Amino acid sequence: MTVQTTEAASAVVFAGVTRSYGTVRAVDGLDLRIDRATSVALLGPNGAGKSTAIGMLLGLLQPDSGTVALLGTTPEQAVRAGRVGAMPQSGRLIGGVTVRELLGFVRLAYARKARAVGRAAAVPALSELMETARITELAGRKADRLSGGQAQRVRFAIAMAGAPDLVVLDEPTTGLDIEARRELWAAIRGYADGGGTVLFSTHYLEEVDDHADRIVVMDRGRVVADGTSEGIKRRVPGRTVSFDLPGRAPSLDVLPGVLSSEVGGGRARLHTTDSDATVLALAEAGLVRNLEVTGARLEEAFLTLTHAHGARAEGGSR
Ligand SMILES: Nc1ncnc2c1ncn2[C@@H]1O[C@H](COP(=O)(O)OP(=O)(O)OP(=O)(O)O)[C@@H](O)[C@H]1O
Repeated sequence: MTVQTTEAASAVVFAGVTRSYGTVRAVDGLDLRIDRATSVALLGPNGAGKSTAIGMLLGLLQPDSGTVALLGTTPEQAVRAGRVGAMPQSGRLIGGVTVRELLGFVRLAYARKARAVGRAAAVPALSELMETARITELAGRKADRLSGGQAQRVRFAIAMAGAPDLVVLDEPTTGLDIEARRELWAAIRGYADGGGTVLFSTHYLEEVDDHADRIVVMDRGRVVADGTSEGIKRRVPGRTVSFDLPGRAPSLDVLPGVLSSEVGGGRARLHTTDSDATVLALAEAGLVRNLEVTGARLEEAFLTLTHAHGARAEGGSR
């Protein structure tokens, strides 16, 4: 594959990439460029083509047409040189060895690779690696006897072992409790803040708000939205007006601008296309206690932009 010089500045470039499985077109003319030192969330409903795109990015799958460039070279070369760290969604950690032994082994393998391509100096010391992944206190523990969150941080350390320029994290926090998610994100942020490039997928949209500089939403093999969280939310028309509603609910759906309403826990939430008119009518009715007007949440934007309407969206409320 010929890689253009302009592509060298980008971490990832998909150009007109298509990949089918039989008659299913999983990725359909994907064009996507990701700059270095950014943190990008890849979202999409089930079957949108995210895993297929990531598979091509990591050189595990070949496109039927189009090109994929990774760190200015081919995916295969970038991966072979240890410049990409990938964290699979699951997979058991090897048993019978300590975390230190496991990481030491992985680091050594990466150091050999790195020496072969003249970047041995980049490979971090074992202690530094464990510190980055926040697992120093786990060094002496058996790798197969860790909690889900601890094991995930060890997997992150494995992904970091070759001092990658890019890490690809496929649903890194699925199944972890809030504390474990926070710890893992602190580790990921440490890497990103040091100039690393992160591409991640997730089921938790609040993580996207907190940790992504940019969001790419895929649907049916294509990019359907691309921008900041704020920008994507703005694409969804309408606002939510909420206020305290003690007692019986009056008919809120007939208020000007209101598309739908829900009442629960002593509070009413109105989805409206004209928040000014709705608020005015509420004021006339004396319903303004703790009144708040907010834009669409990322989840609503996601549902509107993809074909996941009605179905449970990735990024639902689990
Ligand atoms: N090995 C395969 N054989 C046949 N079809 C496949 C294969 N892998 C994926 N597909 C199909 O390709 C499409 C895209 O799947 P892909 O796994 O890339 O989507 P995804 O966005 O990662 O979905 P999910 O969020 O469910 O993991 C889907 O229609 C899927 O059924």
